[in-house]
Amino acid sequence: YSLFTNKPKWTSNVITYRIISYTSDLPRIKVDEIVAKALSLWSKEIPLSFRRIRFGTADIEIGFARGAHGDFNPFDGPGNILAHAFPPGPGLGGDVHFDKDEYWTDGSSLGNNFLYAATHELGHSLGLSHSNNPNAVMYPTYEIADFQSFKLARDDVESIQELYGKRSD
Ligand SMILES: CC(C)C[C@H](CS(C)(=N)=N)C(=O)N[C@H]1Cc2cn(c3ccccc23)CCCCCCNC1=O
Ligand SMILES: [Ca+2]
Ligand SMILES: [Zn+2]
Ligand SMILES: [Zn+2]
Repeated sequence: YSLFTNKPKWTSNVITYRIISYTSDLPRIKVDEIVAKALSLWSKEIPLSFRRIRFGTADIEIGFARGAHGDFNPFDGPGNILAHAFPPGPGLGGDVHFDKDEYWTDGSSLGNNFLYAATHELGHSLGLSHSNNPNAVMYPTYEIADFQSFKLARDDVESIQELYGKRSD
């Protein structure tokens, strides 16, 4: 695995997140659930917890956008780049953007598995960069073997714990 050069990480142990916009591919409640699930996959390994806020500025702001959307990484239409996220920091730091031009699914059908992508992106939001282990969620390309029971690879757990330490309880 690999971390960002200056190893940016969140310093507080409660991180707020807010879902700003949604996709028409999935019900809102499903997007909320999947984001919470992706966060829990990471937080169960480290002494960090997440709190959802519905208004105001959150540390991690999550949304869907297509094409140019206000940061220097315009999306590219269907396929290719599926999403991007910023390493921990103020403002855009930690934010996650999903390409609205993708077809997002909850694992019940083909298309891009939203839980997998959310877990990958939130890994970036926490300070992880890419792994060269094809089984790792932090592998650069979207290659999910099994929709139903995908989980963090040991490589992912090692990298996040290297950054934040192990969860003690
Ligand atoms: C891991 C994701 C959830 C997030 C990453 C983006 S990021 C910033 N968060 N690391 C992603 O979108 N990776 C591309 C990488 C990629 C694969 N190809 C590409 C063709 C063109 C451009 C990019 C790609 C080959 C064709 C397949 C295109 C569909 C799948 N796309 C990918 O796997
Ligand atoms: Ca795209
Ligand atoms: Zn963006
Ligand atoms: Zn990535």
